[in-house]
Amino acid sequence: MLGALRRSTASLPRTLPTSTLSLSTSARVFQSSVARSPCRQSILRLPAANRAFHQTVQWQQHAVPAAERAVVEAEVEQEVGAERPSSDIEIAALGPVTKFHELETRGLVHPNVVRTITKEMRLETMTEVQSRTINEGLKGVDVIAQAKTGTGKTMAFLLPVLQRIINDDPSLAERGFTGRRNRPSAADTRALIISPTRELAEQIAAEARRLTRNTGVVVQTAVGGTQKNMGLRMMQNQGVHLLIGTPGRLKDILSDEYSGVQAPKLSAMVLDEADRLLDDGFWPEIKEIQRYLPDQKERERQTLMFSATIPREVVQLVRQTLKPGFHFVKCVRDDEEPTHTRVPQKLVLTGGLENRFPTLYELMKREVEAAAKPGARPFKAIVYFNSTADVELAHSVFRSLQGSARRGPLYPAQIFEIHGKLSQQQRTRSSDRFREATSGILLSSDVTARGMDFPNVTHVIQVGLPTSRDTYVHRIGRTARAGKEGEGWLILSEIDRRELRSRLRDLPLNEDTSLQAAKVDMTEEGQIPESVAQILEDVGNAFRDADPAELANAYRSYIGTYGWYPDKQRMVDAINDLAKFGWGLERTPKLSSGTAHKLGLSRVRGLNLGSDPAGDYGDRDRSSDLSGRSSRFDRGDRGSGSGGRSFDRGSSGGGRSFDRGSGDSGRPFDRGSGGRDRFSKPAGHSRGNVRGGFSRDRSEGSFGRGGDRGGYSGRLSEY
Ligand SMILES: Nc1ncnc2c1ncn2[C@@H]1O[C@H](COP(=O)(O)OP(=O)(O)OP(=O)(O)O)[C@@H](O)[C@H]1O
Repeated sequence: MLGALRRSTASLPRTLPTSTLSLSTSARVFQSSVARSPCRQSILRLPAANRAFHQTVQWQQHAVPAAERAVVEAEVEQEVGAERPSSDIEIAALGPVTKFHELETRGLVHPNVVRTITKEMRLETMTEVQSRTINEGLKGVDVIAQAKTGTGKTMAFLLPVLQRIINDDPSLAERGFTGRRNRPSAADTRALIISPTRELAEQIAAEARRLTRNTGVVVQTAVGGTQKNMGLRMMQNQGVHLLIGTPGRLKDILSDEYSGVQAPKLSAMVLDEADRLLDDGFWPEIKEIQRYLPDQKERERQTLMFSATIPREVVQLVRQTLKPGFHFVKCVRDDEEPTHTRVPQKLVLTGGLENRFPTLYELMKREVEAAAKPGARPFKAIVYFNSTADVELAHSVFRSLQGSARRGPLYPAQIFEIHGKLSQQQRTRSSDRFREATSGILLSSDVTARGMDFPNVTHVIQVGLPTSRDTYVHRIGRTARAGKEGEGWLILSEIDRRELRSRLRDLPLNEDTSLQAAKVDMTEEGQIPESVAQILEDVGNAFRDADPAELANAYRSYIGTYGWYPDKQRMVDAINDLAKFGWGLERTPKLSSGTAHKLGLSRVRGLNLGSDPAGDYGDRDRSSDLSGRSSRFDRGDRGSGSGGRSFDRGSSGGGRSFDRGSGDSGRPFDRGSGGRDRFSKPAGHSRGNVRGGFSRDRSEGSFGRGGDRGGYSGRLSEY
């Protein structure tokens, strides 16, 4: 290797003093070409005269001041052409391949594979990340690639891995196997692909099976939540060349000496969603898996890592996992938004937490209506919540809102849920049905946030502050994939405001104030439009039907989710408002004293502390009949006349009353005995006691609130 090392500033942050660098001429040429490139590349394209040399880029992390600790620097290394593999010579001589069919004409990938891509999968032109990584991956070097969501990273790693398997054993390029000797075995795993979630592993496997269908390569999956023995039997009977799985199950299988699954000839390993796999949660398992793989000193192995987000914190681990001289294909510039510019991203700020579900419902109804117009795309949305308990509650509420009638208010959208508490079979069913649905709403935890490729998702709606900026980016990435359009919505409440700027910095969020349910102060009196009153009423009814255990779980999960909030009293007040004014609970669900202590809430007022939280789901009312039949909440039409009715969500006991009107012409609404069928739309409200109520304003045009809770007209540039 003739390694005349040169440095390029291409990857350096602007803050690093350039005076520390000495640039060679070729590096300067590269630097200016990088500046022009739409996708900043760390794979160098030298002038034509230099193309006889193989070019690699080594990324190193330098010790720099704290703020710049994880700075990555490019180093250019040139090698003598004579030592290059033929694929390298081909690429160096003709420039990078950008069309799939060229992989065949240049002899880089077996025709059986290329034809599957072009004829059966009907892919013609490579995406940016595909072109960069397939060209480099075929050379056999290690690659870490960062590119935006939905840009075809799966194919970008599957293709080099498959060709590598075929290079090692050319007989595998043909379908079927030739005689007993070549019969696939479970001990012949040639490549391993690791994914953080089961659904993603299955999705990658489905694409791998499509890609390999005209070859002899056998693809198997090993994911948690499925019967290990059944999976093992499949591997033992059919053999395995390409094994795709989640870390836990892969570790389980590889460490089990009786499983028969071995990988002595392993030549490739892929970490998809690499940053997630390298974080604290998965890294120990990844390390453990590597213990069961052949020593890299004895058997050459290529490692590929892919993600839409590669935070600097993980670069150190990347360096530990990849061979020196690895390529960093970075298709997202540091100063560029990590989301697609074609995705408008809207922020809705609601007053209280209790406004969120009504706001979400209003948004969905509106978008379903818009989708019914001629020429519009069917409404297909994924709604992300921050806890499983919230997903479960949302599922109950929206199923109830949809009702049993064939055409519910969200028709034709079907409602699905997916989260970690479901069995794997249920998860797979939800995911498959949503994938196939023309119009649907998938209520989801973060199990689908990364990598999932559901077709034609028009909306991604995030309810509550995502745990990190990267989580936001991956969630939003479920729409606008493969060049399509989509939109993102983020529904936050006032309590999220202080963290918004630091957690979601620099994102192109624009405040949207068109949803009226967001602004209604559900704890105060005020005039509200008829349509909004209807939304609140419908959602209130749906909460009344929810399983009390679900409400209690959701309550506790909110307390946990908002653990970051510094003003604990304010946090508990906000969550209690949600329970009382959003869900109609008079008494909040119990929280164990131990949990309260652990969360630093011992001195906080308003908690319903008890030693047995499981035994108390909180009261909707003074009555314990949560079905509403004998509840003291009465939303029913106790009278029969026309005009407004009052809307009383309880009025005594420890809870705040919430009387939505008892005005002159009104009749009381009571959540109990009336039952839903007796509950008709009031024309006007007047308030009852404590924190008042609100009344409907039939004018629809504007609505007043009993008290302005601050308003949210602030410019988003401040986030
Ligand atoms: N060259 C291509 N031309 C057109 N469509 C493509 C191409 N390559 C892949 N696709 C399609 O683009 C979609 C997204 O691909 P994929 O799921 O691999 O994206 P990704 O970059 O891995 O996304 P994420 O970051 O969310 O994991 C898939 O439906 C895939 O079939």
